[in-house]
Amino acid sequence: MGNVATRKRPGCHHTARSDENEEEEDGPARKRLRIAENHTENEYQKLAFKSRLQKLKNCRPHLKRRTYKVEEADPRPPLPRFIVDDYDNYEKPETANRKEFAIPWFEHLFLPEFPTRSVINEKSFILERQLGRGSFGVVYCANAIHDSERKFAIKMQEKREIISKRAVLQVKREASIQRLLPAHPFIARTYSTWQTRTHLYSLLQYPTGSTGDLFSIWRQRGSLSEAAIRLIGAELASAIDFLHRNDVIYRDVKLENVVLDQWGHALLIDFGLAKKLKQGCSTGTICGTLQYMSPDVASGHTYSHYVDWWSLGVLLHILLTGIYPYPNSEATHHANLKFIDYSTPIGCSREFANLMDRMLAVSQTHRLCSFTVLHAHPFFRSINFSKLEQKDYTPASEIGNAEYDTYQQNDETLDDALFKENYDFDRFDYFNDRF
Ligand SMILES: Nc1ncnc2c1ncn2[C@@H]1O[C@H](COP(=O)(O)OP(=O)(O)OP(=O)(O)O)[C@@H](O)[C@H]1O
Repeated sequence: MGNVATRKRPGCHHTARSDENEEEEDGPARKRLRIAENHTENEYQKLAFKSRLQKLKNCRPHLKRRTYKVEEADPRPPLPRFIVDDYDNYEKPETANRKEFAIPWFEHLFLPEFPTRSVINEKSFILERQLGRGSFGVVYCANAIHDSERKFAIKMQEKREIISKRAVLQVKREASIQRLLPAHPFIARTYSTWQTRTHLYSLLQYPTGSTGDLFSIWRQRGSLSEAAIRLIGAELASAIDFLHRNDVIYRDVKLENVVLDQWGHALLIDFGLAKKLKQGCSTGTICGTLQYMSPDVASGHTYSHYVDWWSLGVLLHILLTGIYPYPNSEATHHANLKFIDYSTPIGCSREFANLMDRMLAVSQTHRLCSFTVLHAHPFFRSINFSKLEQKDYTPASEIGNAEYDTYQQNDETLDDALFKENYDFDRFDYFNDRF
């Protein structure tokens, strides 16, 4: 038999092989190929495979051809469907051409804002004490296991509660807004979020040596001095302006959502009602805390970022006088809110009185609706906002030096409604983009 050049066929994994063997093994296939010469390489392989299989069956008839799926034998653990931490695109996940894996729906529901596998998790901390309670769970002060000096706030929310209150979109939005926000000295940072089968976790900035939230401080100490209010008000104004410049409307400025550190610096927490809203755009959801709600929100018409300045006005008014500017203690629904019977605070400086008149004016034409105007207002004239953001001032030294005594601070004069919690979210449509 003469030498025949061996041609290695593409896709064939055999290495050195004698021509005879090849002839013998693929004989029938070659014959058929000769008949139909325009067969493709692929068909050639198929025929060769069939012929080999036939031969095998002849010697071992009990063998049957088995289908083999690569996916079945893949030993790697399944990956989440969306790219974890891809917060920019979370609203339009790219699923096309991606393998879908079975993730329990109660985990999938909170992806990607709350990843299921996270390097930082609840085992990395020792819970120290409870800081407060929210609608869906508890907030704890915690120490990092590997750095006992560092304290954090850990918000632990129950998935069951969130789902039953139809607030899935709300908590996801809160997490994504907070995580995407650049750092600001007066806004609590969210360092990480993750989930277990039953709970959602958020690792938050804890104000050093925290003295609690502004509501508790105000209840303990009564009215603050104008100097303290000026500093705290300026810090909050800086935080609100920062949010607006980053296309976020906050919608829940109130005493309970401000915590103070040991130097009295404010830290804005709880982004539960915040929403991404481009400057110049408006939204229409009626939400917030009744007593802090601006007439624009309560009216049911569309509104924009400026409603946060109204709520800040209410907060500053309470800090000084201990009462709400508009007596709405009986209101249980936004439709019952009345914006009448406002009177300018007495016994305070003219600047503060004027600031209140401007921030709490029902007519938008007279109302202070921007940071630029607030910044230039005589009440804040002495504040250098660059220094303020460097934390050059110390509000703590001013807290407790109240000189405002027109209103006697006792439990009876405290407006009952101050103890009423968040507004009933009956008109929220969490699964609708309107929120
Ligand atoms: N970063 C923090 N540092 C210190 N205390 C905090 C922090 N975050 C929350 N708290 C405390 O926990 C309480 C509840 O927190 P938070 O308001 O964020 O929870 P929530 O579930 O969003 O509540 P809500 O029902 O008001 O939406 C706060 O009033 C505050 O006292």
